[in-house]
Amino acid sequence: MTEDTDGLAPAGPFTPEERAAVYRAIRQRRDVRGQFRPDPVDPATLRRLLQAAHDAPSVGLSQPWNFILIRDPGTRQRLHDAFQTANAQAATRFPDRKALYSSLKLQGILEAPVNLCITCDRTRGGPHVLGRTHDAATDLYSTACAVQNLWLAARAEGIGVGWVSIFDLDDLSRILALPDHVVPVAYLCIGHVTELYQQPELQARGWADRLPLDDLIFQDAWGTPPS
Ligand SMILES: Cc1cc2c(cc1C)N(C[C@H](O)[C@H](O)[C@H](O)COP(=O)(O)O)c1[nH]c(=O)[nH]c(=O)c1N2
Repeated sequence: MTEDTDGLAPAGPFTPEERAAVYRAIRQRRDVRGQFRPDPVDPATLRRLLQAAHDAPSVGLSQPWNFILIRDPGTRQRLHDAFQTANAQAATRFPDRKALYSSLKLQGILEAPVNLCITCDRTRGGPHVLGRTHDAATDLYSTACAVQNLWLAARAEGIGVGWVSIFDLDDLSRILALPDHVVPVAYLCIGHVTELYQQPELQARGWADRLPLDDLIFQDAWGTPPS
């Protein structure tokens, strides 16, 4: 693709093959908990994943993210302990499905070769960020966009990603020494995988079903189906 002097480039569609690859990455991306292989992720590949995250859109181009790679085994163990405490609390919220909940593997903190926390600096860009004036949460949404970019790029690389949110956020912030103005958005376990579920694992295991898209589309106002 050639750029013109204004920095603009043609905006036509991708080739059919390129489009198919994009939709395939979206469709076949999975949350990975238990299938990580122990072999390391090549640093150049990891760098591409971080670049994909950094290429995400962000409110006012504020780029509020940081990427904390957790390599120290002691820190990993403390995070695993924090997960277990939080998970025991979470399990009590599903008394009717206790056995099923307990059978689910919901993290790969100790097995995954890469652990990555993507944070959001709530002060990035200063007190006034273009687009954030009326919705302070847009920095968090921006960071979630970075997570999804990384997740999709990882699928294309044959690398699995699992999002772990079963933490007391104070525990997570303390263990990672986050300053007060930085919040953890996503704790990710990352590594090579040989096989992936064809549908969400929670669906395969009977925890939840994917909702029909047509039930979610309204026209003009909440609750009105398209005519
Ligand atoms: C914000 C957020 C937080 C979490 C998740 C996802 C997201 C977006 N997911 C993964 C989640 O269960 C999964 O995405 C859905 O079940 C759909 O499956 P696929 O991602 O399509 O495989 C997730 N999975 C898990 O095993 N432990 C967890 O703590 C979390 N937390």
